[in-house]
Amino acid sequence: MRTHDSVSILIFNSSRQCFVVVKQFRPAVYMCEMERHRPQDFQSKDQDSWCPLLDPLPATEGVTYELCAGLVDKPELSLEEIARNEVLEECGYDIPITNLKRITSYRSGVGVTGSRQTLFYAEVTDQMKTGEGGGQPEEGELIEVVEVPLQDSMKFAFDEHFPKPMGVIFSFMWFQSNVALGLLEK
Ligand SMILES: Nc1nc(=O)c2ncn([C@@H]3O[C@H](COP(=O)(O)OP(=O)(O)O[C@H]4O[C@H](CO)[C@@H](O)[C@H](O)[C@H]4O)[C@@H](O)[C@H]3O)c2[nH]1
Ligand SMILES: [Mg+2]
Repeated sequence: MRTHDSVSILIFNSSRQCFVVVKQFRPAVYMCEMERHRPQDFQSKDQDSWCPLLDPLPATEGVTYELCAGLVDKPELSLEEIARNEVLEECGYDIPITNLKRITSYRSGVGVTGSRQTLFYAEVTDQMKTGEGGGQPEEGELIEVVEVPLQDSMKFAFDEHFPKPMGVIFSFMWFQSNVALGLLEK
């Protein structure tokens, strides 16, 4: 499969000492959960009338906690500009480009897709909050902004009851070893 590259942003609100992440419904995650809970419904998949959603699980089964992120689908914009727009659209913070620190990039998948994701760090304050975020409903996005207190963040990262992609865990750990120690020294 060919997919776009992407950017993701670890957002830390220094006014409230919390990470800002997004909660989103992901159809692929939902369908994996459907098959896990109702394997019998997926056995007749060769039939024309196959419909796995006759006895659906609640939509919350497909909701994950994620970093703010976006596809690199505008060739005229830099990765930083795309990241800045995503932070505003999804989380409601208007940040200057200079607030974005590039952490690293990696392959967001290696089995089915091979696209690259570039991870940024952005420290924000309450004063930078100009909107509610929430993404673009007209493009099918339904995003809830969630704050994870710094003091609970490692517990959150490894709590399997909160489904999440690995970028959340990696970036929270990156913060612990690169930023949190500095905060304590202030
Ligand atoms: N958000 C996020 N956090 C991670 O920690 C995280 N870790 C990996 N990824 C991967 O990054 C890619 C890009 O992320 P998004 O799906 O958030 O990209 P957007 O441009 O915001 O939105 C697009 O997808 C939406 C939903 O499908 C549509 O509604 C939009 O129309 C459409 O533009 C995806 O491949 C996702 O697998 C994360 N993505
Ligand atoms: Mg997104």
